[in-house]
Amino acid sequence: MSNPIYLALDLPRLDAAIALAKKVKGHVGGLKLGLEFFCAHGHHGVHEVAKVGLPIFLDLKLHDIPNTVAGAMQSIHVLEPAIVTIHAGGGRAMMEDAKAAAGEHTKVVAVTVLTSLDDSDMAAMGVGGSAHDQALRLADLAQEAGLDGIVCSGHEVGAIHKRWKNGYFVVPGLRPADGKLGDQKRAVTPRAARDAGASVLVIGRPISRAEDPVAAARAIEATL
Ligand SMILES: O=c1ccn([C@@H]2O[C@H](COP(=O)(O)O)[C@@H](O)[C@H]2O)c(=O)[nH]1
Repeated sequence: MSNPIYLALDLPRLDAAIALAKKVKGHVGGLKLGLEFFCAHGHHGVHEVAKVGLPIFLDLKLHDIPNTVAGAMQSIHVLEPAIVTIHAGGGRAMMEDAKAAAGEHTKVVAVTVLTSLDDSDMAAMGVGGSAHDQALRLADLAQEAGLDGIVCSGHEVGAIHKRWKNGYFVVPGLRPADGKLGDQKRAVTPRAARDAGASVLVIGRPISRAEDPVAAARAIEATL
């Protein structure tokens, strides 16, 4: 089985991101480039990181009207990402148009409920029920829209997996048992997420901010 860990390269400097990717290359299965990276380095940065030789996950979390999101998907076609994120909250038509505009080899996955949100955030936003309920509702919508899968926390991936047998499930918000949560509110361990059915384990700060990133990546890999 291939390594399910995608390292989140949330670093402001391109040279530092590439150096980290090269260091941990043997212990991760792919590299995730998010908003911070893409806003700073754009297409050029993605091309440079792709030279490291691992699959690229563009975590852009696109969320706009269908026509605009489809246009953005077409604009990133040339980068040949393995995975791209959009927000399920953009609605069914937006998700359908995003998938139709994506490259043949790109998995389009929809963020359900960010792992930095919990039940009290749902109530504050006027969303009925728990974060778990909302994640399941949005996962159903993403499946109906014909997406490849969703992004959710390790708390709901098991329940979503039961309803969507061949879905592709990206799980961020992962922390080793003794890890610092930071802004993550629905965290689980990488092993728990994998056992519950995650296809991809997104891990950032537990590796990128570790004193020894290689040792941290190796230790996480050994738990899987
Ligand atoms: O719900 C979500 C969706 C995306 N993310 C992204 O994953 C990484 C997590 O980084 P850590 O440092 O391991 O917390 C980060 O790039 C987020 O943008 C998420 O955390 N939750």
